[in-house]
Amino acid sequence: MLTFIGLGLYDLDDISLKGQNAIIEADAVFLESYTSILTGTSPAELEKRYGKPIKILKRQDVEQHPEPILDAAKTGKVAFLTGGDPMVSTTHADLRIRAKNLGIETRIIHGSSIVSAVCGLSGLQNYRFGKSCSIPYPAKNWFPRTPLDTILSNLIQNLHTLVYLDIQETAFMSVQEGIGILEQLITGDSEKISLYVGIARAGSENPVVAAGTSEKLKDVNFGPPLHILIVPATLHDIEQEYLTLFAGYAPA
Ligand SMILES: C[S@@+](CC[C@H](N)C(=O)[O-])C[C@H]1O[C@@H](n2cnc3c(N)ncnc32)[C@H](O)[C@@H]1O
Repeated sequence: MLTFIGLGLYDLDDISLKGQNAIIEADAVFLESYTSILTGTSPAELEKRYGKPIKILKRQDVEQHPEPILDAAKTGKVAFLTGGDPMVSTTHADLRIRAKNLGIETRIIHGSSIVSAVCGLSGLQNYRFGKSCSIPYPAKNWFPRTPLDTILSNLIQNLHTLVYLDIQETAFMSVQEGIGILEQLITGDSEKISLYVGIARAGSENPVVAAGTSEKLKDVNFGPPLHILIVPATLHDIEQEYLTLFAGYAPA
């Protein structure tokens, strides 16, 4: 049995009781560490809480060489842990398909996800979001325009855009870095972005939520990771009031 378990957003206590019990009952536990992480805890604390070893997986361990996970699930109970919800903005559908094709039983225990958390923190309505995008750290000769194109296409349709910020082994992109990259991609007035919402540490006791122009958000101290960005479309009245009250938005 292969059980996909969402750990939720921030620390050890975000997991559901069902998820907790599945880890307690598991013969082997794997933690996927590249699509999201819980910055309010650590793998060592997870091991301590459950009193069992947890094998940390990189992207290639899941996408290219998942055999150890699948072999363990053929004969025993395997818990596959992911930050957030295991099937939201991840590629783990592929692992579930592989397991099914091998005759391995699977199930999903859902977790709170950044995708729904941003709606509560910003007040932006979930049904008004268009396609989401990610900003990767630029590399030598690689500075993709895709995130800006997605945002502009959503704005034309009057839809909000959720912008995931890159996570690397030792670097977590900040709201300011993300905005800086988008502003470098903008080539003229027609591409200008007038409003951003930055969110830090959703799920923690002290998330930071701030709305404003790129200039205004430069001066906001968002604090430690993880961070995420939203580019809102035209605001509905309630959305505007919510951002004013909870994100320091000052309409022009
Ligand atoms: C690729 S998504 C994976 C989403 C995850 N499966 C979920 O359901 O929450 C990860 C990105 O979402 C954002 N993110 C995830 N958790 C966050 C949190 N607690 N606070 C702020 N941003 C977060 C970061 O930008 C991070 O790079």
